[in-house]
Amino acid sequence: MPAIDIEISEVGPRDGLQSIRPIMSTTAKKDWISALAAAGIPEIEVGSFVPARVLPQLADTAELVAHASSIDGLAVAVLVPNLRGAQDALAVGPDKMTVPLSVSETHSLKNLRCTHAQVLQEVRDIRAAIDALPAGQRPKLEGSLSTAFGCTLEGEVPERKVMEMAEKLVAAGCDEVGLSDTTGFASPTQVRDYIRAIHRLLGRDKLTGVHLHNTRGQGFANVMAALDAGLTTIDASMGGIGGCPFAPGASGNIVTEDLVFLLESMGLRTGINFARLFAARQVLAGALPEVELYGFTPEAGLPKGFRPATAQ
Ligand SMILES: CC(C)(COP(=O)([O-])OP(=O)([O-])OC[C@H]1O[C@@H](n2cnc3c(N)ncnc32)[C@H](O)[C@@H]1OP(=O)([O-])[O-])[C@@H](O)C(=O)NCCC(=O)NCCSC(=O)C[C@@](C)(O)CC(=O)[O-]
Repeated sequence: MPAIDIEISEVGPRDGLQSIRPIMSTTAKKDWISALAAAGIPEIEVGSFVPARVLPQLADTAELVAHASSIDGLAVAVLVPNLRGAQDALAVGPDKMTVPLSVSETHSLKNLRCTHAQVLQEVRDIRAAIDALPAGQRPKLEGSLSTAFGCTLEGEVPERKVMEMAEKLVAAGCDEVGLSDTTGFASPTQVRDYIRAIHRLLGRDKLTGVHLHNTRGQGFANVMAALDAGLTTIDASMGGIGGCPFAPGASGNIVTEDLVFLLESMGLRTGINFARLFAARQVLAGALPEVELYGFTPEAGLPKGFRPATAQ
């Protein structure tokens, strides 16, 4: 495993595919996950444990966890909306489980059909289920603070509410919280200030990652703010696909390929090989020809003479 300065968590197989009508075959997903791992992506969120009637695109998540877990050195992440989903996940043993708690309660009700109090109870129950496992088999539990920077349903989301929910998620048993800009409202100042505030409130180890959408073109400015505030994990999606189907106006994540270029051009090692990353994009494009993939770097190519920080 090469040394890494910033860890990219690829969320395309979960966040990317949940918002797309065509269903990618399980075989194609496995090929894509293998290609992403071969490129050096250290963590992949491979799917969600939600009912197939809600998101049929992700119905094969258990099989994908098994496949991804067989890849040496790859951290396997999944989304779980509740205890029932977590129990299904624990049966196949991912390395990380993320529970989305939307700070906008209106969105929470639309997304999970749960109030804040209900989501927090699910988190407590999930914590107990994890702690019942032998040490060494316990996945990391993350609480994702969705709509932390604003919500298309509620509008402004007060900062004090974000802090309150961060505190409650950790008290309920999350190892970490993550900040998520579900509908692309965040500004770089807000990103930097919220990260610093959570670090002051809970400690730096309780927030290491951010999940950004590029809906209003602020995605990479917000990455810079997150790096400035000391975060070391950034979520991104290959081809920029993604968006929460239960948040009106939500659109794609920041593009993995452009994020790797940004970081590597600043001398920050991601451990990722560009040729293999572009090959993984071809696997995705080949499997979903009808889906538009975004990304400036794959279009323009690497600059002549470009020397990435990661040895290629
Ligand atoms: C939470 C529920 C399940 C509630 O859905 P519900 O219908 O209220 O569930 P329920 O508790 O009433 O149960 C109804 C039936 O579903 C079953 N059930 C209950 N839970 C599960 C489960 N996990 N897996 C499989 N089955 C399940 C349960 O056992 C029961 O079965 P029955 O007794 O009728 O046979 C539903 O609302 C749901 O799946 N929501 C998930 C929505 C989602 O995936 N949204 C996108 C992800 S969040 C996001 O994108 C934001 C994020 C994370 O990316 C960050 C960002 O960008 O900000």
